[in-house]
Amino acid sequence: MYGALVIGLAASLLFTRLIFYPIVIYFVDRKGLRRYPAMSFLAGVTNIPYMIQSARGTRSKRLSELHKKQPVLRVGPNSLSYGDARAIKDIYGHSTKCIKDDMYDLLSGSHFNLADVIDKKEHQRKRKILSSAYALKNLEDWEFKVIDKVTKMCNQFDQRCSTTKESSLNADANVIDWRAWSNFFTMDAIADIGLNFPLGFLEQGDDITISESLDGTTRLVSYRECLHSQITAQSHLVWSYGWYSSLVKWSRRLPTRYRKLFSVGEGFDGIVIHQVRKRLRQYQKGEKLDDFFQALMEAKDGSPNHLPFGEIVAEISIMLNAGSLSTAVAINNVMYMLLKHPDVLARLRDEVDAVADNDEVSIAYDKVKDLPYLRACLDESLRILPPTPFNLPRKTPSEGCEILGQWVPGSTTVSMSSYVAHRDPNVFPDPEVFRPERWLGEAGKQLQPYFITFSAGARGCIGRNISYLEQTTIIASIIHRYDLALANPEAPQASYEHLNMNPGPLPVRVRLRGGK
Ligand code: HEM
Repeated sequence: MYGALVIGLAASLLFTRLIFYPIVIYFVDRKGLRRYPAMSFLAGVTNIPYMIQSARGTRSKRLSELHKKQPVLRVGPNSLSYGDARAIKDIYGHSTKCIKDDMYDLLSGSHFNLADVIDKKEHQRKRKILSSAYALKNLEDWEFKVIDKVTKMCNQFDQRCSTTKESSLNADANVIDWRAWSNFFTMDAIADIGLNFPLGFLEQGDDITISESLDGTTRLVSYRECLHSQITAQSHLVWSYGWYSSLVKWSRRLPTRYRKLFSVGEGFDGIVIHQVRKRLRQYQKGEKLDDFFQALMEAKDGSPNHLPFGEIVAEISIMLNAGSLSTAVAINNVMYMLLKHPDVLARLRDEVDAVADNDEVSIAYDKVKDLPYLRACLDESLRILPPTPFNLPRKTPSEGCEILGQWVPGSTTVSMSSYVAHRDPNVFPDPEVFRPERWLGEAGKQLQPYFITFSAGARGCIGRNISYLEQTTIIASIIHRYDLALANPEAPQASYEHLNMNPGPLPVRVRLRGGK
């Protein structure tokens, strides 16, 4: 009898918390958010529709469709999504009063890193320490590390593709998975820039590496599988906000898909721990190496930054994560776009050939960094297929603020997806057309404030210069050395959106260009 009473009480508590209370809040509408059209039936009452869209992996595409009709959409009980690119300044610009919303807190570990810290002062402190590590000047010092990875990738491609002039681009033996190789390239490059040892994936031809638990036990894992599993699980569940911690706890206990995803995802934390411990031992022995880790530990004048171990792990984790993932997607996508648009590829190749020697394998950054058409191709691909397309959520200040000339109440989540912003036809006419020319000259400069692939303002990407260094050198060098073609020209590039866009394999045929 007591059992039935307890079950009844628990059921009515759940009903009240999950259904009754949200409906009451919806109708009381203290913030006046009901005036905004909802993304779907129930989106004003619960975050579940947004979670479902996220789990489908097509969230930004769906929002882009909906925003064609509505500049502002209610995507959750306390959450607004914007579709008019003029809102960028209000939400993300340097003078915005908005801060990162609670999602970042939920995804942070024991210590905040530069990307998930919310508090403005704490962010400034971290950004000051890290800006010397990410500074443009360091790019010159680190260029040789990237060039080394380009050479390693070309060595692998040379072995895999036919060297005879007559060989055809139809030979199956010449097929490589461009998606995987671009990722091996970025993972090796960022580990070398950051920690002074490449992971060796370009030489191995796979991404198997050591993951170490806190007690020192080690095992072999796939870097990409671990990272993507972790982000996939987070990207489905985090939009439940207040329920997130409980959902993670329960999904780890019950035999759900998320149990597997989280457990595989832990392998990534172990990769970071292994790399940090290895590098820390070198540092403690007094070895001064030229890498990001050194800049993290000491200011330029040699004074120590006194970061706790947890904060070092957090910063190296975001560097290995953000530093490898999005750039690989960018390199994958631009190659796909070039192969789909042979006229663009031909024009780009002429531009690169004009500055590179015939037999140059890895083209020096200095030669290609200012090529306007190359940069236009990269930016057009980053516009049409931004690697980080999700609505980066920001919270309005407690007193509220104006967005698009309309007052939005305090502590409301506001956001805009770069995928959506880059399809605003008032800024980017024919938004679905891949047209690098739009970025050239004065007209191209006018587009920059609406280009938010790297976000904008004080929370904009600190690694974009490293990313352009990698994208520019690899694309210029590869198209200069090889003829390439899509192995399945009719197949669209499959992509699943978690927090990043995650394209599937991209089989590409490679052949040394005639006469080499
Ligand atoms: C094409 C490549 C890249 C894209 C599309 C990209 C995109 C972004 C975006 C959209 C943000 C804002 C995130 C938010 O507000 O939640 C961001 C921040 C950040 N990115 Fe990148 N990123 C790229 C490459 C890199 C690289 C190579 C690194 C490191 C080497 C890096 C490190 C970071 C860090 C540390 C932040 C946080 C900055 C802050 O809040 O002060 N990113 N990035």
